Amino acid sequence: MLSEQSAVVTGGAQGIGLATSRLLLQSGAKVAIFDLSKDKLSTTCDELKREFGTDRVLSFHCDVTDEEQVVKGFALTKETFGSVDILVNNAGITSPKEWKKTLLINLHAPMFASYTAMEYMKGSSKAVIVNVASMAGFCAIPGNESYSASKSGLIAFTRSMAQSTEGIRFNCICPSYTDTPLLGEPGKELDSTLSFIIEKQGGLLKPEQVSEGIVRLITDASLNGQVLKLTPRKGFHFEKYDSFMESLEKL
Ligand SMILES: NC(=O)C1=CN([C@@H]2O[C@H](COP(=O)(O)OP(=O)(O)OC[C@H]3O[C@@H](n4cnc5c(N)ncnc54)[C@H](O)[C@@H]3O)[C@@H](O)[C@H]2O)C=CC1
Ligand SMILES: CC/C=C\CC(=O)/C=C/C=C\C=C\C=C\[C@@H](O)[C@@H](O)C/C=C\CCC(=O)O
Repeated sequence: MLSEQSAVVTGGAQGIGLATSRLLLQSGAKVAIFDLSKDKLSTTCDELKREFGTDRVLSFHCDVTDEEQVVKGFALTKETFGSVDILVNNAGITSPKEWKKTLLINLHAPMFASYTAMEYMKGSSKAVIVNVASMAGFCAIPGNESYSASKSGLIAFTRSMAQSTEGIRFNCICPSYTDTPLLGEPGKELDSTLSFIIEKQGGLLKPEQVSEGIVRLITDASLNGQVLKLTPRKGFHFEKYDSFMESLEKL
């Protein structure tokens, strides 16, 4: 389905990014993983190379907020795989006390990576960028304003770019709480507030469910500017928006 296509997945060493990288590889794509964690990146890429072949996996250690490194990563991906067709802006953190860092990683970095990718996607007939936002972009989390703001911002960025960019599709996915190390150290009991919240939302999503949505946003060429929500109770459902002109008429 995605053979001859090459993807960059940021934060692909674990969690949703790893599930997405694996599904892209299973779908025939070549995948470059950009990640900050040297150890996890190396373990994950070694495993994926064993599973899918050394020529289909590229490991790139970088901080997505470091613009010079990100440009190098895209250049290396193009040199290694011959093209850059797909970008999944997935790397993200939640850190209520570090609000500037949260905005840098969750919003500034996906914007910079998108603008950079667009340069490398020239000539690709299948170019698509998927941003991993969150239901937190809709349901503002009390006490975690930088995270919620970063994800609302990412949704708006995606929709805006989709309307103004010719030849590259932009979509985003908004999962609710998902079972990944972002929620806390694997194997350790979740804190009581988080457990309560997760019970309220109807349990945890699995990263593989999220990656299924991401790959759908990539492979369905009719989808552009779409915001795909995913929750345990409602499953996949698209947020419905008026066009910009329709919105103006309602102001
Ligand atoms: N787990 C959840 O409940 C949900 C997560 N999301 C979003 O999904 C995305 C992935 O999250 P998870 O897989 O849950 O997180 P995770 O913490 O399991 O994985 C994130 C990956 O990003 C990497 N990373 C973090 N900062 C980086 C940086 N500056 N440069 C490069 N790589 C960096 C980490 O090393 C890690 O491998 C994030 O954007 C998150 O906000 C959205 C909704 C729910
Ligand atoms: C509706 C939100 C949907 C998705 C959430 C999301 O994208 C990712 C969340 C990731 C991690 C959350 C970690 C929370 C850790 C704990 O500290 C919690 O106990 C904090 C919970 C709520 C904060 C409320 C408050 O501080 O008052």
